[in-house]
Amino acid sequence: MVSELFDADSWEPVEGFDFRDLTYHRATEVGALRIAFDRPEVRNAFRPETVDELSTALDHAKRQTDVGCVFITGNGPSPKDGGWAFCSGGDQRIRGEAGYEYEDDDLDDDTPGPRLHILEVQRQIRHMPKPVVAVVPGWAVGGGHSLHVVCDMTLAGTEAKFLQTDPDVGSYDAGFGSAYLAHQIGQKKAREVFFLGKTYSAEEAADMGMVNEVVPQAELEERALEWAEEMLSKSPNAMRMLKYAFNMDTDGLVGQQVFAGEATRLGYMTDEAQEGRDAFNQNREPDFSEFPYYY
Ligand SMILES: CC(C)(COP(=O)(O)OP(=O)(O)OC[C@H]1O[C@@H](n2cnc3c(N)ncnc32)[C@H](O)[C@@H]1OP(=O)(O)O)[C@@H](O)C(=O)NCCC(=O)NCCSC(=O)CCC(=O)c1ccccc1C(=O)O
Repeated sequence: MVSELFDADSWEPVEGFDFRDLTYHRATEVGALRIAFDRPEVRNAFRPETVDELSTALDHAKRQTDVGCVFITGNGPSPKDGGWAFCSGGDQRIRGEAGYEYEDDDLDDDTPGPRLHILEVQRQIRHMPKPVVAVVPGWAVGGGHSLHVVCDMTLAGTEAKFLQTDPDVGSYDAGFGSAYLAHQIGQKKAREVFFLGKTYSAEEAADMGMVNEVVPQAELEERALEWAEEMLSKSPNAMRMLKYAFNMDTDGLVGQQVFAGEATRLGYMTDEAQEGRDAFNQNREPDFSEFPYYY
């Protein structure tokens, strides 16, 4: 069993991956991918190997031109106590002096030192050219909370709980996890999330503006697929440009660069831009006279 909330008829495994800490599936009826943390016994905490796998899956997801949305979720429940989690952040048991450490038995000359590369994954989510949805069945805590914050939308089951423990364990996501959260729920509330470390129910998180919708726990993944169908019915170019437009003001010049790159791609697709290319390749002056100055 992948997860108690997982409908095996709606998904098939993505071939070519042998993940240890994740499961990775493609929907059978709609162009959606499901990436799930698969360490329910530790509330889906991530270790460096988990983050490597997540990064690999997200990179693959980005390249699937027939896929219009990506879900990140957590499998469950815990076989130990029945608890549910989206993700409880960095695995504190293998945290070293300068980051999270690979298991000893993985160590060889090529094994990098301690990592904090969940932040690279956050950027992958941010730059994914299609919506990434956090599908939250339980705890979203610490770096797991930050992951749901950086996702484009959050769908929560009634058992979802949201909590920031970063300062309890001497960590601080001073980027998207905090500053971008403040864009979502306002400065006072975002500071409360970190400074008071309260636990918020799914409904409270929705009222605060960091969860889009709360659904009965048993319907969580079914509802996610309904979202996928809705999103896949829309124009891929429009969805991508809108995502990057939403990102742009909070991503600064990098946001402008990403949006501009996509604008350039659309420009390249025009006869006008192709006339410029053809003229160069044919060693002649370009003739743009037939192309209007749109207003
Ligand atoms: C998640 C809890 C609130 C759940 O509480 P509860 O339901 O009562 O269950 P427990 O009995 O506590 O837990 C069950 C079981 O799981 C183990 N466990 C849970 N979380 C972790 C974890 N993060 N690491 C390791 N193990 C975990 C727990 O020990 C139990 O094990 P048993 O053997 O069964 O006893 C609660 O568990 C909790 O508060 N967990 C800790 C949450 C936490 O503090 N997470 C780390 C925050 S810091 C972080 O994530 C940094 C991430 C990062 O890399 C980063 C780096 C640089 C900048 C930014 C970031 C960033 O934040 O992204």
